[in-house]
Amino acid sequence: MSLYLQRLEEVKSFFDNKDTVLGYRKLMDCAMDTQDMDVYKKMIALTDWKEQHVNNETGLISRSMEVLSLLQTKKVEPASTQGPVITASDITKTYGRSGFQLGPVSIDIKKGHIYGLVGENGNGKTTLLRILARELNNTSGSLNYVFKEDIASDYDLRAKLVYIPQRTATWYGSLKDNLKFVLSNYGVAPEENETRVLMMIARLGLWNYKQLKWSELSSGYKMRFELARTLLRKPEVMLLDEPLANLDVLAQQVVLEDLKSICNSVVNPIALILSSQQLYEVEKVSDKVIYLKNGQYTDNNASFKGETLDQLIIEIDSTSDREAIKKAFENLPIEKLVYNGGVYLAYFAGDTQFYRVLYALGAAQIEVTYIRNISSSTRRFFVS
Ligand SMILES: Nc1ncnc2c1ncn2[C@@H]1O[C@H](COP(=O)(O)OP(=O)(O)OP(=O)(O)O)[C@@H](O)[C@H]1O
Repeated sequence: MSLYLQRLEEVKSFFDNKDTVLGYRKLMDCAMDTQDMDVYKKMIALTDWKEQHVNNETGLISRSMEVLSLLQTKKVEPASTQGPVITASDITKTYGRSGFQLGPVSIDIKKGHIYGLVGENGNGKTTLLRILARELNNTSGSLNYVFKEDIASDYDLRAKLVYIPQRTATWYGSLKDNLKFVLSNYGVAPEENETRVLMMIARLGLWNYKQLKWSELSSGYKMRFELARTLLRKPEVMLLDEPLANLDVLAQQVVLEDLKSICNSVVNPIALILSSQQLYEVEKVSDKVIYLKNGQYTDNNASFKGETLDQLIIEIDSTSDREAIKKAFENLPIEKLVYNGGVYLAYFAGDTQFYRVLYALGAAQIEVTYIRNISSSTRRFFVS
């Protein structure tokens, strides 16, 4: 079965399970993959209907199924995601004034993949993003880009390789007019322009905001607008600096899921690199996590600061005291129990199973408010 047909099956299963919100977003992704303006128009009309009948889930499901049947008649050829779009080899950057040094960083960036760039403040995340985006020159090392088509001008490059900074510029006029302006710059005819823009507005959850101005949008919606503007130009690489910074926890998850889904497009897969302080949320969606500390880079799968990878590391928030927790673990191969001010970190020999830790805590009736296995999370670098 083709990748596109698999995606349609997934959409059906979301609707079958009444997971309508997510199903609808995935339906829009499949519709966008057709690049067919008639399909777009059907999806736009359905979105308009949906916004006017917010409580009619049954009606939405049956109408979505009609669009799904139409999508099943379309043929969508997958784009190749073989080979990296960026190859960075031993990239370094030294700032004369502050003396900060980044790297060396070597990494292959592939389309359809999400890369989470994490690290404490001032560790070089923005610097690395700007180097990869060709906004800043590296001091040494090499960068190689392989785009779908040859890049003729700097304007072309800026469409394919997009960097969205933390703070974006003010714009004037309505959200929709600003998006239409993007496509008119590419000479897209008025009717198609309107259709493509409305489809993008629908996909990014901006339907009820399309007539609003910059000053009338919250920071989260400004970010969504920037994403819409960028996506209309069919980028191959998107570099986002702290896109989650102004979003509440729920909105962070929605934006990340949307980004993941959009970047996994069958016809236009995108390589996405995003920096964030929201470690847990980013790790959940990333294919690879890049952790920077004092400009030094480590792959999450590699060991760091001499740690051994064959350890079970558990983060525990508990109101019980250290002696009680220690006693609970007396029959387990615990190596150390550290209190870092907020939480306990328990390090066990690598062959210890997490369920045994849970069992020991339960048997000793330890009060646990939070527990997480961080053995393979970059969280272990932050808390230690
Ligand atoms: N133009 C510059 N000249 C000199 N030093 C700089 C310059 N830009 C950044 N730095 C220094 O480089 C280091 C890394 O900065 P960078 O902004 O890349 O970090 P970051 O991880 O993105 O930080 P944050 O999470 O706070 O945004 C910092 O110590 C900063 O002071």
